[in-house]
Amino acid sequence: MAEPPRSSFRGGRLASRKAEEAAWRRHQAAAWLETMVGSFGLPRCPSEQQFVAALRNGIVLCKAINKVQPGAVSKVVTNAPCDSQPLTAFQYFENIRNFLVAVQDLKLPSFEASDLEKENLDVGSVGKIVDSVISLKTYYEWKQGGGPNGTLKYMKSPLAMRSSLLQPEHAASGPSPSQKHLDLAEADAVRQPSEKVDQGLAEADADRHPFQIVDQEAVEKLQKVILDCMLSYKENFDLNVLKEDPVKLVGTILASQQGKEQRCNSQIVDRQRLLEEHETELVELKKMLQDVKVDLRSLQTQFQNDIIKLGDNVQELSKAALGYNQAVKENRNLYNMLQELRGNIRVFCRIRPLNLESISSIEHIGNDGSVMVCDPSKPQSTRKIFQFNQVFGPTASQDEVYKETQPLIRSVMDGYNVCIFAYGQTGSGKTHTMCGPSGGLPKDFGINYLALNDLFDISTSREDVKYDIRVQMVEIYNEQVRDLLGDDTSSTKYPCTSYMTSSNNGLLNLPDAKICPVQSPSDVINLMQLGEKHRACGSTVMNHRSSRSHSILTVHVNGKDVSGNVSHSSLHLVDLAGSERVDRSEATGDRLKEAQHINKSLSCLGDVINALAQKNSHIPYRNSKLTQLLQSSLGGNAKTLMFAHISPEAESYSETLGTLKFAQRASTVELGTACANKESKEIRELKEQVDILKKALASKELENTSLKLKENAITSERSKQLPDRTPPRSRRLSLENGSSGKARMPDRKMPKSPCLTMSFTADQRIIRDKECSTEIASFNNELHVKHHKSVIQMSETFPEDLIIEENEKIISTVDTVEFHQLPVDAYTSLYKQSGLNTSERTPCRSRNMSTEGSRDDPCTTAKLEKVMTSNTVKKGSHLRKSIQSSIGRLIHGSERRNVQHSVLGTPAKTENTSTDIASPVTSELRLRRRQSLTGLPPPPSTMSRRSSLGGKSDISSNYKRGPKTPPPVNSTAKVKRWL
Ligand SMILES: Nc1ncnc2c1ncn2[C@@H]1O[C@H](COP(=O)(O)OP(=O)(O)OP(=O)(O)O)[C@@H](O)[C@H]1O
Repeated sequence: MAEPPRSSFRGGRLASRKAEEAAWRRHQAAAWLETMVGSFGLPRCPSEQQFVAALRNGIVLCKAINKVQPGAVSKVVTNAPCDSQPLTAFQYFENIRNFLVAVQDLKLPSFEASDLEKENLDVGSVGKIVDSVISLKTYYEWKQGGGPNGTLKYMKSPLAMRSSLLQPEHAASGPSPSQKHLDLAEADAVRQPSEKVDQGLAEADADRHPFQIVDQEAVEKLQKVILDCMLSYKENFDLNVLKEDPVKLVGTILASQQGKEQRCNSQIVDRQRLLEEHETELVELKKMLQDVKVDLRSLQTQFQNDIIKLGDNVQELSKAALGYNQAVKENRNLYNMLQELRGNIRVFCRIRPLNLESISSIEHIGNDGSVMVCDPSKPQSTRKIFQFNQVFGPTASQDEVYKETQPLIRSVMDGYNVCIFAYGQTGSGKTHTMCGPSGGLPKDFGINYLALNDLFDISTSREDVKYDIRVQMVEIYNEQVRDLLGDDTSSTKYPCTSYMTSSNNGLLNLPDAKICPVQSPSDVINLMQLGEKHRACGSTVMNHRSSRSHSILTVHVNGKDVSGNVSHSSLHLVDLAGSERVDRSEATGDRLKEAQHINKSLSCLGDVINALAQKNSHIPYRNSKLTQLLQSSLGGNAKTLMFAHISPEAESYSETLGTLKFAQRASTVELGTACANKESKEIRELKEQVDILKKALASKELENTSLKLKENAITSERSKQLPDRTPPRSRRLSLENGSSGKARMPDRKMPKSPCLTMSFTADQRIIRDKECSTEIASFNNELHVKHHKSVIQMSETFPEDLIIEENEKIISTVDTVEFHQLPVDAYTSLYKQSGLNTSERTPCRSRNMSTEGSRDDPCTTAKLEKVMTSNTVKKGSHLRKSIQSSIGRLIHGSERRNVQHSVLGTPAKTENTSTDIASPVTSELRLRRRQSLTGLPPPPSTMSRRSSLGGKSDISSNYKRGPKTPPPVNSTAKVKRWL
């Protein structure tokens, strides 16, 4: 839309101002007329039509001029009365004519009579009427003000003048009479200003009438111009100034007015030019605006497209993120499964809240179980990242921690053995995690309570299984195992008189420690409180309530379902004492001693973890009570979880690093797949039957062997009686030579299984008697094979020191015996099936074994010294061999000469064999035999063999010892060589 030109805007503005001015003047005129003649029906601000219509009959005008100049219009034609005929326009015209004459007589501005009759009024004609009325008013006021002595205030709108000047059409129509007067006055003023003014003034003074001056109109016009100026500047100007030096004043005013006009004109020209420039700019800007609008529209479209694309991308991203999360979750599950299968020690890391006014050494805790640490004292040092199964930050609640632990604990109810232990420096929150803060609210209870509570929940929810839950609580204080649930409430601690023993499932039992059945969580709380009360605690600089012992809460769970299946499992919840730097904890006296014991046992734990992580053949479990106790959990078939606790303070950075490294190593330890301790009813019944059968067989075999023993005695007597005779070549020897084709082993260096070899070397010498019947020789030969088998079987299951002891007694005639072993794989398979722990399964790399046979000692070529020579022992050895061989024959059904071969070829059978040999019957026989030999009373069933003989009972040592050197593999020749 094209804008109207600037000039027309200006013209419009002037027109509006002019209209305003005209309206104002009309108002002035109407108001004055009303004051002169009274109200004649005009509104306060009349329009031109209203104004003209009101004056058209001339009555008001005539009345007004009569008031100003009485008698100026002698006869005024007034309105006809209501009942008479209305007057004609002509009659009223009389009034107008009379008025105009009177006005002209007064030398006042007048107008044309036709101006009042026009239907289409123009500004100029109405203006003339208004001017005439206002000049009459001015005249009247002048008169009222004292005539020639008063101040003439002849007000006329300057706009009326200016507008008439500005309006070309008005100019074209020719100036009004008053305008003409003004022009003339101007001309005269230019020509002879001073003369005319002087003359005018003189005349005015002469007859006291201002309008009789010749150039009165010119002066008037000047006055108007001046007033116009005054009005335009909105100044109140005193007209008296004009009287002082009118010509000069007028000249000055005109000159300034002219200058102003010129300036105005030049300004107008400038502005017009500026306006044109602006208009051009505006056009350009409009064009630009159009362009910008177009651009904007295209941008909007593009933006919308981009937003749509962005939305699509975000959707895709969120899908991808979902997928990623899913993948991470699956990854984690798979990783956990892998760990489960490998039986890795799971490691959770928990960070204690930071103490106030300390800087944290923890830089980042990842959702993926990673934690980044940095030494705050050396900010430039490299950051270290550790990865665990889970990391709990300082804000993690007890419930959150337990939630992650719950699945492990729940598996206890399915027959798995579980061990959870809390590790970390002193004051890092181990007791907080395991027990909760002392006197804390139920929501702060630790894993111990939550676990038992959970176990009760499960036991109640499984209606088809009846569970029996029992609890034991002990502590290891200064390398002593002490019962925390003992009845004695005195401050004295309760050392367990016997040591830890092995239960059927391979876990440790503490038979002397009180075992308390629990029925409800409240029972558990009571027991825990009792245990906590008895536990050794003390205040240190690092922790005002520091645990000075390792506490072990063991929960035994026995379940039996409706169909008779049973499960046995244990849950060990271990709160270790915290490692501490003695210089930092400032421990002295008892505290120092405690700290030393704590640090030593933790260092032993570290050694064990290191050895396990490196898959060493030797695992030093026996170096401390703690590692003995945790042996089954660290090296057995249990599920094990370690909580590594760290304090985030900068001062504890070195301890934190130590703990994290230790935990990282522990997480690499593989324990093998955990297995549940479950037995179906059928298996249990079959086992019971086997036990009964074994007992029956054992008693029968006892009779047989005593008979054979007698027979042997007779044979040996005979051999003594025939010393000079060349001994016939025994069948055994011929067998040995025939089968192997090699030279016989030297007498003093017997190969393979020590017991059988030694005993039979002795027998070889004995039976060189020619009188010895072939039957006896064959019996002995048979006995050898059986015995050899039984030795293998023993080596699978019997505690090592028992075997050593037996062997020691058997070795009577041979000075030095070299032990050999089975090949690695056969050995491993045998031990795997026997249910012993990993460390025990690991075969010795050397072919020889020390006499101790302990796993703690290196497997080197060992030489056994001759220990006993008495006939009693020899007989014992025979008795033992025959018992074992008979049991073996009865269990396996038939005799097999190449027993080693079958053992190695069919490990499943070996397992059965091992089970049988480890049966209580065999043990009972051995005990009975020993009793008969030593005259000692049998030990209590709960005690280990060593303890019964006066030594320290230490079942773990039995388990930890390396297996006896097994016989050679798959070699009939070698078997025969022993004979
Ligand atoms: N996660 C935690 N949230 C709140 N407070 C905690 C947390 N862990 C530990 N604490 C507080 O820190 C202090 C020391 O904790 P705690 O006694 O459990 O340490 P500890 O490792 O068992 O020490 P010690 O080995 O000396 O027995 C306690 O006051 C405990 O309440």
